[in-house]
Amino acid sequence: MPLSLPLHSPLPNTSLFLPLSSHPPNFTLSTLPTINLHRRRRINHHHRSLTTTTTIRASVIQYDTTQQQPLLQVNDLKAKIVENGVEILHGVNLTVNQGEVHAIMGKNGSGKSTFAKVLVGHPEYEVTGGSVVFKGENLLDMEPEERSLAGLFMSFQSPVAIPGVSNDEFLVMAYNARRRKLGLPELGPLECFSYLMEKLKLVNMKPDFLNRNVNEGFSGGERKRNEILQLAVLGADLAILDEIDSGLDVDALRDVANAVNQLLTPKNSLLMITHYRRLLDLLKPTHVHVMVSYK
Ligand SMILES: Nc1ncnc2c1ncn2[C@@H]1O[C@H](COP(=O)(O)OP(=O)(O)OP(=O)(O)O)[C@@H](O)[C@H]1O
Repeated sequence: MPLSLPLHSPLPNTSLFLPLSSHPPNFTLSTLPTINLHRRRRINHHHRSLTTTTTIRASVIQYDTTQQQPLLQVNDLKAKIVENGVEILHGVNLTVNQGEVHAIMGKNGSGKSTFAKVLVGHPEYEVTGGSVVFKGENLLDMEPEERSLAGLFMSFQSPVAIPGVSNDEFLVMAYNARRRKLGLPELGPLECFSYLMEKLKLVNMKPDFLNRNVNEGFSGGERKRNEILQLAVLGADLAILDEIDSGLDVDALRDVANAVNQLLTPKNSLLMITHYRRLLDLLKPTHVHVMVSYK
C-alpha cells in the first residue's frame, strides 16, 4: 500500500515545527498524520500505524506506541563538530525497538549523517549533551570498536579503502572478534571460507571480491554492496545504513534490499537514511522520521 505522505518533504503541517525547547508531551499522536503502512511479514501484526516524527534543527521528536524491547534509546542528544565547534545535533530523541525498521529522511545538511556517525562514535564529532543507551548500556562510554562488537553496524555513504588488507582477511578478523565478544569459539580457515561463501551468495557477489583489498579500486556500487557483505558476515543488532541506495543500479539495489530483508529478524533492527522512496518500497519501514533544519 503506498504511503500517503510525500516522504521526501517535511511534514506539511507547519504547526509541527516546534521551538527547540518543546518536548513530545506537548503533542499527541492525534495531531500528527497517521499513515497505514505495508504489512511486514516478520511481525505478527496485520496492520501497523506509521509513527511520524518531526525534527527541528536535528532534534527528533518521536511518538512511539509499540511495546517491544528497546534496542536504542537516544535522549536529548547534542553534538558538535570537533574542528570548528559548530553544534549540529541540538537534542535528538529517538527510540528503536527490536524488530523495527526506521527511516530517517530530510533535506541535505539537516544532520542525518552526523546523527548516524555520532552513534558509532565518529571522531569528527563530540557529544555535548544527552544520552544514548544501546542494549541497556551507555553507548557513549564505549570506544567505536566496542560499539561495533556490541552489535552496532554502520555503512557509510562513502566507505573507505583499506590498502593492503584483503576483504577475506578483514572479514575473518572482524567476525572472529565479534564471536569472541559473544563468547563463541573462533572459526578456523575452512569454516570461515564456507561461512563467507554463504554470505557472498546472500549479497549476490562474486567470490573474487574476497581476494581484493577492502574497497580498493571498487566502484561506488561495489563499495555499497561490500558494506552489506560486511553486515551479513558480522551480523548486527542494529544496522545503520546511510544512503545505501545512492549510486546503485536497479539490480544492485534489489540485491542489497533482498540481502537486508533476509538479515532482518524480530530481534534486530534497521535504521536507514535515504532520500528515495524506492528504498522504502523495498525495505518497508515501520517508522519514518523527517529531519528538518531549523533556521
Ligand atoms: N566534519 C564536518 N565538518 C564541517 N561541517 C560538517 C561536518 N560534518 C557535518 N557538517 C555540517 O553539518 C551539517 C549536517 O551535515 P550532515 O552530513 O549530517 O547532513 P545530512 O542531513 O546527512 O545531509 P545529506 O542529505 O546531504 O547527506 C551540514 O551543514 C554539514 O556541512
